[in-house]
Amino acid sequence: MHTSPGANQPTHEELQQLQQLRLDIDGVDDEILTALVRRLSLARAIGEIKQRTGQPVLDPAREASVVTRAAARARDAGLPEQEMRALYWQLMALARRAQLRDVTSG
Ligand SMILES: O=C(O)C(=O)C[C@]1(C(=O)O)C=C[C@@H](O)C=C1
Repeated sequence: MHTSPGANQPTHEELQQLQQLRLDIDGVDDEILTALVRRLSLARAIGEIKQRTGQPVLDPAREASVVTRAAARARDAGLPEQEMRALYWQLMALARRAQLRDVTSG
């Protein structure tokens, strides 16, 4: 960690607080992971229907709508819109790769 000159050493209470906050972050990260697993599982179910019905994995209109919705909700929650857009493009790229893996593996 970076200590700036003149910064006070953390007190015992502050160190304990820091430790608790990090445990809380671990808990949130677990929730995010669970949600990601669920999102991927839903995307793979969509992928199966697409494969059966001969539709392409990539649906640019749907992706634009997912990103627009996420960005609006992020803005309402006071989160940085651009970063949230980038995050959602990544999430959908992940979903597409999972769908493609399913297609190519049988
Ligand atoms: O909604 C779909 O058609 C999906 O396949 C899911 C999803 C997504 O991850 O949200 C993934 C790929 C598509 O390009 C669009 C959206």
